[in-house]
Amino acid sequence: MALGIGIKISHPSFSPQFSGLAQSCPDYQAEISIAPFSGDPRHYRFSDKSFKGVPYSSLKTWNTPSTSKEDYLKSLEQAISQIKSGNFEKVVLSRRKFFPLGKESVSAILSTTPKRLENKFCYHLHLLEENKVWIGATPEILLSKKQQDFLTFSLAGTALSENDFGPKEFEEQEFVTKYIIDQVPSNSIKVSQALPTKFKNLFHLKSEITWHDENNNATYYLNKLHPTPAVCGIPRSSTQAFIIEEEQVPRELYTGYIYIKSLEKELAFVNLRCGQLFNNGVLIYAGGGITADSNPEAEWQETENKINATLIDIINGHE
Ligand SMILES: C=C(O[C@@H]1C=C(C(=O)O)C=C[C@H]1O)C(=O)O
Repeated sequence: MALGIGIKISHPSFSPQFSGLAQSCPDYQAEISIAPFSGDPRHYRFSDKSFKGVPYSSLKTWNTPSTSKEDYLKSLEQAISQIKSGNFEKVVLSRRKFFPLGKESVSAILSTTPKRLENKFCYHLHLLEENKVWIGATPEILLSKKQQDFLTFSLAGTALSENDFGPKEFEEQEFVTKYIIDQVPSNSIKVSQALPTKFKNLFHLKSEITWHDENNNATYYLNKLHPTPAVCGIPRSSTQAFIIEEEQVPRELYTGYIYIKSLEKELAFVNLRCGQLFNNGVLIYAGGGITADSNPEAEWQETENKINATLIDIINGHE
């Protein structure tokens, strides 16, 4: 089989819903690019604008345990001690949790289309040669480009109510905003005030950052921005190395990005609130930003909340 992907998408920019098969292509021809957390993006071009889904029989079985609370808390302590020693300012640590599902539920997810959920980018992605299926509903825009106008989100800090944001959350979101501003040397940059924004049952602090650039394309900014401190840390390269070492099992596409070129615009989403589907269940990933003021127990609970929100979107978000 040629190198390729099958993808089904639901998002207001891809109306009403969209599915297709795409083949590997050189980057300058790409209509879709998929980047892992760490490593180079892969580029694809549509070959067929219809993709029904994958057969249940092609999926592998998951048989590795979820991240234990003990291991996650230990990693959080390591991260906090690196921050207190002055090596990092912020780092995002993640974990994985497996939810068993019966054959009917897995088959139903595979054969349906993701529902449109608010402004989230809802997708199924089948990596054909690896026989891996990723599924998610992410609220986070990494880059939007319409003509020469660009937009990105600085999205970080999590709470269950809009009144629960304190200095820790504002600080962790501010790290992301500062990093983005450093990557975008443009006189036209505009940064909106950080405000609590509701994404179903969770609130995040969000600023929208916009700029105009006649000279650079989306690829240029994707390379500069990814991975932002919303999913990695500051400084970028040493926190990325720390994450790879501490988390032990690669994140693969979690906290990577999915870029799609439509007729009117180019859009890239951070691949969050997602999971990998197996023939016996779904493996969900979630993380949170750690700063000097992090409380490990609260960080664990934050990832529980994100995992539960993702599970609801994945299980109910089909039609
Ligand atoms: C890393 C995740 O989310 C990111 C981290 C956040 C945080 O640290 O509060 C909030 C939103 C996202 O930018 C995730 O959902 O797994």
